[in-house]
Amino acid sequence: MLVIRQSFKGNNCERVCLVATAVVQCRSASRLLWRPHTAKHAHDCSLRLIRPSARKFTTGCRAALATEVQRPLEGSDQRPLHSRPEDQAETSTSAPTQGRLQLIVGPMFAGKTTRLIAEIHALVPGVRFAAVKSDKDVRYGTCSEFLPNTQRPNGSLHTHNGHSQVCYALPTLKHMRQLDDYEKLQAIFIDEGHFFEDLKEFCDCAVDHERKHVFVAGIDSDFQRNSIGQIADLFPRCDELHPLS
Ligand SMILES: Nc1ncnc2c1ncn2[C@@H]1O[C@H](COP(=O)(O)OP(=O)(O)O)[C@@H](O)[C@H]1O
Ligand SMILES: Cc1cn([C@H]2C[C@H](O)[C@@H](COP(=O)(O)O)O2)c(=O)[nH]c1=O
Repeated sequence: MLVIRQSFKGNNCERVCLVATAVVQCRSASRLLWRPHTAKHAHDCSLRLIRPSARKFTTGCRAALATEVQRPLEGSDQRPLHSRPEDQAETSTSAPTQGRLQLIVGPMFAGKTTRLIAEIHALVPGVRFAAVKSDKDVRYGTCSEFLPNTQRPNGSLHTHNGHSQVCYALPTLKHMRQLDDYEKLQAIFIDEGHFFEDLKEFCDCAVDHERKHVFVAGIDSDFQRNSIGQIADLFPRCDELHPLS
């Protein structure tokens, strides 16, 4: 087990902002963090990043580290996050006390949409949520235009092995705010996040100001191994990173 702690100075005070716990069998943990699917030994490792951000710094860092040290780390933990006792407090039907950003990244066919749908199924009953994907992704049929007057979901998340979940298919994430019950939403599940030009701005607002629990799934690089969309901008912002390969 490798525990990495990094501290750096914020504007006013020093914060320990990054705690990464990793089971690694290769030399470069940072390489694995950002490009798990291109790492030579990606299949031999599981890695979980916890970033207790400024939002919950005081207790978050110590609690996260304690939780992580107690958590069995062997293999890759594919349990949906909501089924983990330590995350239950975040998913009660009452309004969450703080926002949370969880990022699921990996190449195509890695299981990102499958994981996103599993997280939705694992929600505590009664939690108000919405799923959204980019309307640019028309591989499994075209989506009809979202009509704010009907408020009906106009698309679906599709996995490559045939599972689906009703969702909104939108050109930008700010369209989410046209939903009548947007303010009441506690959790938002975003698929194909790399296609949204307002991904970073939306997540900052939804998590930090509106205290929502946001999941984002997307590819972190294009076929030429260049960064794509704003997924990479979410790495330093996310509370949990789930790299798939
Ligand atoms: N070439 C393929 N054709 C069809 N299904 C595939 C293929 N490769 C993987 N799968 C299946 O698709 C699942 C992953 O699909 P999905 O969750 O949609 O991945 P992602 O969202 O990362 O592209 C895998 O668990 C596997 O069962
Ligand atoms: C690698 C790569 C992918 N895309 C597009 C193709 C698909 O619409 C999505 C990936 O979807 P998946 O759920 O991960 O299968 O991204 C692209 O536009 N450019 C690329 O280089």
